[in-house]
Amino acid sequence: MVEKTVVILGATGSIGIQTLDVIKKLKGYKVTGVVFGQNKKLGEKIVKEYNVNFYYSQVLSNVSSIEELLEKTTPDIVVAAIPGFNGVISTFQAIKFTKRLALATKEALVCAGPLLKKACKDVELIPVDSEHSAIFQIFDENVEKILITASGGAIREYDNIENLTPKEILKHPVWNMGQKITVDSSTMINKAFEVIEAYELFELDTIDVLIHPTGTVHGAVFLKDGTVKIHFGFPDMKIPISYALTYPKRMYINLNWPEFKGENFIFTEVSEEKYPAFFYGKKIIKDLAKRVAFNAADEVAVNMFLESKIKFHNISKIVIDTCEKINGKIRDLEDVFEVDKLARQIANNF
Ligand SMILES: NC(=O)C1=CN([C@@H]2O[C@H](COP(=O)(O)OP(=O)(O)OC[C@H]3O[C@@H](n4cnc5c(N)ncnc54)[C@H](OP(=O)(O)O)[C@@H]3O)[C@@H](O)[C@H]2O)C=CC1
Ligand SMILES: CC(=O)[C@@H](O)[C@H](O)COP(=O)(O)O
Ligand SMILES: [Mn+2]
Repeated sequence: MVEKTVVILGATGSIGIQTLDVIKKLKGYKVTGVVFGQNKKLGEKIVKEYNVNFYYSQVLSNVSSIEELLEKTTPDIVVAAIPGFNGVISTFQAIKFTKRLALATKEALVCAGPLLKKACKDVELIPVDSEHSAIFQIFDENVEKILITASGGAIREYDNIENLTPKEILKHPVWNMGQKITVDSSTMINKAFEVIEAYELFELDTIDVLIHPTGTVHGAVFLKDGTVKIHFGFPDMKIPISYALTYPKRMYINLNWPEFKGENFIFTEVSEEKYPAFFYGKKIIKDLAKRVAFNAADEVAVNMFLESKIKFHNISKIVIDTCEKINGKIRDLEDVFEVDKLARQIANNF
């Protein structure tokens, strides 16, 4: 059997490590390149354990850039899992050298959805994000609207959120993920990103969101004949990761399913008072410049919060106020860079 070659961008992170675990269990996949940031110890371990040919990071490399790594490996699949705007850049680099983009970095669709889709003309774009993988798996041409679920993040049990600390916010009730996305779950900015991501991937704007505490229903599609197809399963990223690698086959074995009991089917409305930035993000879904600003300001604000420079509720305030100051039209990636830079300056001034 000819092995499929895989490059992982963000190999030492939550998605990266789970991708490596999945590949270990699957037959016929070989990691030929990894990109990571600063975690030298883990990076070295991965390179050795998976006998990786090429690696690039801020601390350990045998090539001089991500582009060179991609050029040398020209992999069958790139798993894009670097967070933030750096992840947007590396995703665009990846699609020049691969046939399939397994996309975890939702920021690429948020900041540059139309540009990315155009650039992916000859590249398969398979979502890794759990809700989008779910919808991708059950989607068909009769879909009228879709539903994606949200956990409500660490703040869902709190009434007074103003003084919650980074330590409290980083305790996600369902998923074990990187710091940035975990904070975004609590503001539900992650879910606003996901509504935009779904809008780009499935090309419809009828997207509902409900809070669902157990994370066992990932999404649903409502068909024109009155049918609702629901995607149900444990919250385990290895399932969507494996699907993005093996699509259209299902080769990952995991005989483990949640029970059909009441608590696995509880859904509630999202509170606008508690999650203002989520509602704002939904409103700007068709405004690409504001979407770039939304992402940039959030990155700035989340870092400030994690460094204890601002209070939790100010993340949403900074994001909304920054977006309100940004207007314009995005024509190409240069425009995306420009708006990103400007939004960061504005957000940093708060
Ligand atoms: N975690 C999850 O379950 C999910 C994540 N996603 C998305 O996937 C992406 C990754 O998330 P997650 O895995 O949680 O993030 P993590 O923070 O856990 O991991 C980030 C990875 O990216 C690397 N990295 C960070 N900055 C750079 C950089 N400038 N250059 C090269 N490598 C870099 C890190 O390296 P190092 O640690 O060595 O510094 C690490 O390997 C995000 O876009 C997130 O929104 C989507 C759905 C679910
Ligand atoms: C695992 C995954 O897909 C995350 O994006 C998840 O959706 C985060 O949970 P929230 O629903 O809390 O944003
Ligand atoms: Mn998700």
